[in-house]
Amino acid sequence: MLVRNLIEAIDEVTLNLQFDGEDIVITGITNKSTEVRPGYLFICHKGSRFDSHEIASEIIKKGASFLVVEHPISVDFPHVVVSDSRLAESILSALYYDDPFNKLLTIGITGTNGKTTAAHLFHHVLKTLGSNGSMLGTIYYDILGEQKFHHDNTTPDAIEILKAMKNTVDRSGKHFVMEVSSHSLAMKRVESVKFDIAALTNITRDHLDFHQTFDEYIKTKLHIFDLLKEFGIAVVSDEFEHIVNKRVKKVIYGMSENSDYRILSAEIDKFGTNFVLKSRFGEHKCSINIPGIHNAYNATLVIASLCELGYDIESIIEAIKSFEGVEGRFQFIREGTLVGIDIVVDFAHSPDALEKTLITARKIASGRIITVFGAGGQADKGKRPMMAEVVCRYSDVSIITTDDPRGEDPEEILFEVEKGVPSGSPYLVIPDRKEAIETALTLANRGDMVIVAGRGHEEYQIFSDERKIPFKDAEVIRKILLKEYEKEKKRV
Ligand SMILES: CC(=O)N[C@H]1[C@@H](OP(=O)(O)OP(=O)(O)OC[C@H]2O[C@@H](n3ccc(=O)[nH]c3=O)[C@H](O)[C@@H]2O)O[C@H](CO)[C@@H](O)[C@@H]1O[C@H](C)C(=O)N[C@@H](C)C(=O)N[C@H](CCC(=O)O)C(=O)O
Ligand SMILES: Nc1ncnc2c1ncn2[C@@H]1O[C@H](COP(=O)(O)OP(=O)(O)OP(=O)(O)O)[C@@H](O)[C@H]1O
Repeated sequence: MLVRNLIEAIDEVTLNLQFDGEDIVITGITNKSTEVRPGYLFICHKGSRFDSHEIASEIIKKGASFLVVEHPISVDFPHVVVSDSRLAESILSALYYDDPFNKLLTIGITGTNGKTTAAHLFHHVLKTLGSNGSMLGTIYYDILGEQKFHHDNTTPDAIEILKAMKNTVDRSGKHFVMEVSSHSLAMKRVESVKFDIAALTNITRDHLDFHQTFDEYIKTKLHIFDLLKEFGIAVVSDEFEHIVNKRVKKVIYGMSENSDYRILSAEIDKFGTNFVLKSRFGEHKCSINIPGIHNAYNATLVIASLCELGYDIESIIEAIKSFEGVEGRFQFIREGTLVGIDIVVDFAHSPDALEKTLITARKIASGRIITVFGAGGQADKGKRPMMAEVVCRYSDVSIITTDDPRGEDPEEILFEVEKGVPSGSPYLVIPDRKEAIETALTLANRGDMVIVAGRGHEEYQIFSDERKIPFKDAEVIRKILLKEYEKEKKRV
């Protein structure tokens, strides 16, 4: 592709063009110095940790053909100065990869909680119904089932998104499901993508470190509906329907009367959630193998979306039955049966997610509930006491421990969480996470339920950029249990 054609596309953000119009052929596009190859167009960003304008000479030495920058550079080299290099990146990647979203069924899921669960379920159902495609999300990216890998971002930058879409198109993929984080909407990572379905699960307290105010957070999330294709559909959970005033085709799901896809009744047990769904297709019995009314919502989001796209409701419901759940989302640790305790690992790390998880636990636990939880560092400090309040409201014993301090003083985080404990609530503060889990398992009697919240599938505890410690809740629990189990066997 010629630089000339790419520059034309970013006219709206162009401030100054240093380019004599010669025919420069671009062989690739990147914003990472490690990826630059001869002939590449390089986009400079002033980021949170690094400003790649400062390494412009190094990029040129590596063979880049053209630079997109946000402020003038001191080297004499073809470049364009733009007002917003992240927006420019979005526009350029869509053009470079030939708008691949137009050749795919594209699903974008946003919301504070439930994105990962809904995205995995969506991908599963589409595959079960015979579609081949890709999915990008917090736990892993799955490109046509051929490449599965973890990425640091739930939603990556525009270049990576568009490249993954193009890859999917080139290998005859049909669908592309992606979680759309509020950070990605704010940072224009998805700005050039067009969706067939844009779904909103919910918007509750989180990420205010990044968005500053709740209003700004809502506004950012709702931007997903500006990214719909001409006949695209907004699929919105009933509680949040009133905030979506955009002029889009809107389909509502939930438990309230005004829902197009209405959950009439739901029953929860350890094995999952059974519910009756009423829609213009009649009443249908549905089930999903993860406990929780919130998971009936996640399932209904998928059913509503696919029905609106023309899929047969009964086939969708059947396909959901074979979904095995998502790692770290109300995941029972099987070895708990060895000691007669129900042990659940859950990713809940916001007040609403904790509430949903603990309400579910209350419904299915036969004994007491002991909850181990903590709050992450360098993230929304205001939610810390709120998390403690919710946990204490639903738990018989709450144990506050360390999550990912990410450079913050762990003791300080524990202190801020502890401020939310209502007076009279039984709780402990145990900074070491393994010790906290061990204590919960020791306190638990047969029939009790232990919830280990906050980290779900995560494999490392991040103390700082330099200090990451392997720590996976499920594995730690198993190791503790097996030791206990062996001891118990010796005693008998
Ligand atoms: C604060 C933030 O969002 N940062 C994101 C941002 O990085 P940045 O631009 O600030 O990166 P930087 O390290 O300062 O580097 C600036 C530029 O220099 C380039 N660079 C840098 C170093 C170098 O040696 N060479 C080089 O070329 C970088 O490629 C980049 O273009 O853009 C990067 C590419 O898109 C992201 O990977 C990165 O996400 C970081 C890892 C992150 O943790 N982000 C979080 C806040 C986030 O986005 N989270 C949401 C999910 C939230 C949730 O639901 O929990 C997500 O979607 O992941
Ligand atoms: N629809 C929902 N409404 C409220 N809470 C939910 C919902 N679905 C899941 N949860 C809770 O949120 C936790 C995280 O779920 P999930 O990973 O699906 O959400 P997410 O939006 O991807 O989260 P994150 O943005 O933190 O990665 C679950 O473990 C559960 O506690």
